[in-house]
Amino acid sequence: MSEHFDAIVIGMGTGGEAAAYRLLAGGLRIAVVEEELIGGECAYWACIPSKTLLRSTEARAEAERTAGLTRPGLEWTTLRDYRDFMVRHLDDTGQVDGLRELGATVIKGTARLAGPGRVEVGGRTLTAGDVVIATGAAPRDPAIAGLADVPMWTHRQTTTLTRIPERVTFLGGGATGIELGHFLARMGSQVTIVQRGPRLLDREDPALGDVIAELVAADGIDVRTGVRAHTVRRVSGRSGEEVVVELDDGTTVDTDVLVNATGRTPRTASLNLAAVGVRPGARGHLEVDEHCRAGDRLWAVGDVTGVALFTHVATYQGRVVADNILGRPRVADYTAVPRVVYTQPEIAAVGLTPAQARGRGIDIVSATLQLADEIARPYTYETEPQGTFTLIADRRQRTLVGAWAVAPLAGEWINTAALALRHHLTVDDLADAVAPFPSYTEALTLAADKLVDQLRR
Ligand SMILES: Cc1cc2nc3c(=O)[nH]c(=O)nc-3n(C[C@H](O)[C@H](O)[C@H](O)COP(=O)(O)OP(=O)(O)OC[C@H]3O[C@@H](n4cnc5c(N)ncnc54)[C@H](O)[C@@H]3O)c2cc1C
Ligand SMILES: NC(=O)c1ccc[n+]([C@@H]2O[C@H](COP(=O)([O-])OP(=O)(O)OC[C@H]3O[C@@H](n4cnc5c(N)ncnc54)[C@H](O)[C@@H]3O)[C@@H](O)[C@H]2O)c1
Repeated sequence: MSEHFDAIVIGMGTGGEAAAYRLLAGGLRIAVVEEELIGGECAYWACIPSKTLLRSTEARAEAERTAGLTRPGLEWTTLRDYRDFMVRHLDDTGQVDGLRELGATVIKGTARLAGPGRVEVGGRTLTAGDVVIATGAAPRDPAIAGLADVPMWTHRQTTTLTRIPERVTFLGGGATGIELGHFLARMGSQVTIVQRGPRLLDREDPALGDVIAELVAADGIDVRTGVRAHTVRRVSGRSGEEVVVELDDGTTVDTDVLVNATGRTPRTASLNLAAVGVRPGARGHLEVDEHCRAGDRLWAVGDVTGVALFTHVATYQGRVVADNILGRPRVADYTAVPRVVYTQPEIAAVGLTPAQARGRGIDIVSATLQLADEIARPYTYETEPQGTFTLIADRRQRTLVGAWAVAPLAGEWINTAALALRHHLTVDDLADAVAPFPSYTEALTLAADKLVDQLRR
């Protein structure tokens, strides 16, 4: 016998949760299915533990750059316990109870599609008007010889670590490798990042890559760019078992811990998509339209859509889908989604890179500020001020095209640029804004002012 609901949500990470809570608030009868923990990757193994760990190393280094302060101690065991508290000791009882109190049917298990509006899980058959797929993404297989014989961590073992390893090597120099490498280097590990691409964070502006290279070099991280690991093997070393990573430039890296940070693949294998006549796209993702619709009354949100692998995008799509199901038609607009890497200082970007803009035929104009030379906040903030900000605009339209910053709190104040970009404000609008003094936000007004000047010439 089947159980009927208004909607079923498969996967209860950030995207699934956002959809589920909104559907419940809209008065629908829903079932949610989760095979691990309600809250998903972000809450237990990704954003939350990584940002919690990074904050302590950031605050310690900030003290060293603040007049009159000296380097505070950092007790690993206390930080570790706080991290465990922040990830709820990998226990989702509170989330399960909370959802049940709101009226949701919560089922733990792996969901499988059995036809349109039909889902099977643990011997139960559920039916619903609408089905939302929010199954996230899993670490990509880096396809390196010898991997089966070598212990390899993912971000999960790294963010839940209990002991700081002596030597750690990350395969992949994206946000995961940079953030976790930055943390471990500051905790005393000898860190190597092996990056196949030409530079770290290689989807961003090359100029930003140069600033990041300096930042990680200051941490003593050994960065190998433009190389691929082709073989790994386990050997007996000075401190017991160790791993040797062979790179295609002929060099090797000896390490105690190897971490796969080579990217993530949408998780669809367990879903039996064929039952609803849907085939994953070329990157293994679930293709969605502008309403986040993947089929007839079938919806998808979050990493599984491959749109942009961020928690804020998963949340946004979850809300869009819930509104559509609730009969409030809504289109997803991904203009100006901020991208932040939580190093110290933070790396933040929004909109297009100059190359992407030119690729779209946009004639661009840009202004770059070394913040300490231009605004007051950096010197009041730290004794060795740092920070770079670039604003890119469309010469003809005078609207913003993109922005990036490597500066304290950049993840906060980049959002002003994001809002301006999303709502098509012109450089004249931004130059006319009144920013608080002293603040990093002033950089926006100043950069816009410089662009207005350039456009006059
Ligand atoms: C180290 C790291 C740090 C990150 N930091 C940030 C950050 O600071 N800010 C940011 O915006 N993003 C960050 N991200 C990205 C962010 O974690 C993801 O974008 C986000 O978690 C995606 O949410 P989701 O709901 O799509 O998927 P998930 O959180 O992966 O949830 C999917 C859920 O579906 C379940 N599931 C899968 N298949 C089935 C099935 N068949 N049946 C039942 N359940 C199923 C899974 O168990 C999982 O709980 C980080 C990622 C990593 C790896
Ligand atoms: N602060 C944040 O918002 C945050 C933090 C971490 C991760 N994330 C998100 O999670 C997703 C996954 O991040 P990620 O950093 O794991 O992946 P990624 O895809 O962003 O970066 C992986 C990097 O690994 C490199 N690579 C791939 N195969 C390789 C190989 N065999 N050897 C060496 N290098 C190789 C690629 O060139 C790429 O630059 C991203 O979309 C990211 O935005 C976000």
